[in-house]
Amino acid sequence: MTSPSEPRAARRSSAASPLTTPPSDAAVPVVDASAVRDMEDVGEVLGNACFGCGPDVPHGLRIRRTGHDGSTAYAEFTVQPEHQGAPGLAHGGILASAMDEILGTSAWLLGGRYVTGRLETDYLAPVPVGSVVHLTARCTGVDGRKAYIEGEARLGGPDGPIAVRAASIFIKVPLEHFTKER
Ligand SMILES: CCCCCCCCCCCC(=O)SCCNC(=O)CCNC(=O)[C@H](O)C(C)(C)COP(=O)(O)OP(=O)(O)OC[C@H]1O[C@@H](n2cnc3c(N)ncnc32)[C@H](O)[C@@H]1OP(=O)(O)O
Repeated sequence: MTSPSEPRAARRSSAASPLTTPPSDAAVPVVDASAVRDMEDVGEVLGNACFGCGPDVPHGLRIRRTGHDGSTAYAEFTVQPEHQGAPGLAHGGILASAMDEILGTSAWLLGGRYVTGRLETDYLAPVPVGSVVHLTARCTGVDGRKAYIEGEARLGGPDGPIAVRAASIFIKVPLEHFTKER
């Protein structure tokens, strides 16, 4: 139940704009059973340097993937002092990075390799340094190479209040997207 005193974004049922809403004829997402193994294999190719999930990246988010169910991916991280924007609060760009990571994880569960094409965020509540942020994302439709993914970040637990909501389009790319010389 929402109230008029809540932020306008909180009264919307989804973060998706017309640009991140799948077309009515979008395919229902099908999860590839080998996707998790593929993520591990590709992770070995790409290395451990990811700002979002690399466990040893200095000042990285060190997001820990905690599970998946269909195209829904779960993860969490702890906001560090290095992630601060306004005093004592997480920087909005850091939170967008965290959403990018969980949305991308959901996309990769579809069995391809995906990159962010479009990312929209609604910030609903400040996130204090020291918070454990619980991330969830799921695919709402697939249209050719485009996967529409939505997610949220919650505080205090997997069912806690939503601090950030995001909607996105991820684009399927070949492995060479990551490995070719530039
Ligand atoms: C280790 C395990 C880890 C597993 C977990 C991984 C988590 C990773 C999380 C981090 C993810 C990232 O940050 S990735 C890094 C940030 N993103 C990037 O660097 C992407 C940079 N952009 C690009 O490289 C390119 O623009 C691409 C690949 C996105 C698209 O180029 P392309 O391949 O030439 O394809 P193109 O024909 O342009 O587009 C294909 C279709 O997508 C649509 N499309 C393209 N861009 C957009 C867009 N911004 N918004 C909407 N739609 C778009 C087009 O309209 C078209 O639709 P239609 O005509 O077919 O209908």
